Amino acid sequence: MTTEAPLLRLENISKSFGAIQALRDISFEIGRGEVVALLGDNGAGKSTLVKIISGGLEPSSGKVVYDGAERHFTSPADGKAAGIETVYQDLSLCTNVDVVANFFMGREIVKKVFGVPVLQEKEMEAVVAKAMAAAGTKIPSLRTNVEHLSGGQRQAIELNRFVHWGGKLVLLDEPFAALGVEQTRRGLELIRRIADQGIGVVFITHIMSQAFQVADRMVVIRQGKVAGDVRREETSPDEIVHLITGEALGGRARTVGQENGQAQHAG
Ligand SMILES: Nc1ncnc2c1ncn2[C@@H]1O[C@H](COP(=O)(O)OP(=O)(O)OP(=O)(O)O)[C@@H](O)[C@H]1O
Repeated sequence: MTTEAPLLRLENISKSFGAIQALRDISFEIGRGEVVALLGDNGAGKSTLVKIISGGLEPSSGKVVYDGAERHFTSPADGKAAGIETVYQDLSLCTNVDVVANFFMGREIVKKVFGVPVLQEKEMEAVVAKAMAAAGTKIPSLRTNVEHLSGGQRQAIELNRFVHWGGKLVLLDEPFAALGVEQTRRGLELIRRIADQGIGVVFITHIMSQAFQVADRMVVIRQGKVAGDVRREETSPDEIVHLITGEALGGRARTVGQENGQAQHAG
């Protein structure tokens, strides 16, 4: 991480759905090249928070400062244009066309030959091959239709495409829920590689070992509030469990607020 301004800063974000207050005064930062695991029980508010970051939902109050300026995204397209995207396992890929076509969807390289636009297939394939190799992603043939690829391969294509087209902050909501052990391991490695290129990564997970394998920091949301914001090397699975549940941990559980002297009960 560098000393420059964080990639994203959330300041006192709150979100209500009618009488339900899903988020209350959420503040934290995500640095460039930082992997932040977002943890919390069912209904804690994680998905709502990720949607606010991506532009899928507008906060009821609070401030989103991204890449040096306050932002008011009103749709995921706004977030995407700014380089923020939620990557799903395969929802944004077209399964009936090949990897190259998916990578370039809407951005194809076309040259006019005798006045007729011609797709530059070889050139596009070379670009995709280079991007995949840089990320260590191996796909047997880039000319394979996506429908024949595994969930892990599809996810890697989406992530590599995101990075290639200038993405800066990627959001992953339970990215490995449908993947096997080996694919998950590769997915975690890919997250690290992406972050090492300066991209911010936020990923929601219920699986503690995944958070400890790849996250630089863990932000725990409990009942719509930040219950803890801890660096991986300064915490433990026990502490995270207690931050998630709010049960006392013999004085070991630190909650946000205690660090600057404010007493705050974990519960
Ligand atoms: N569109 C909505 N309308 C009304 N209430 C909502 C809406 N979206 C979320 N909520 C409520 O906001 C709270 C937070 O939900 P959210 O889905 O963000 O939690 P979560 O931490 O992602 O949970 P999970 O791990 O189960 O996905 C819950 O009480 C949920 O019922």
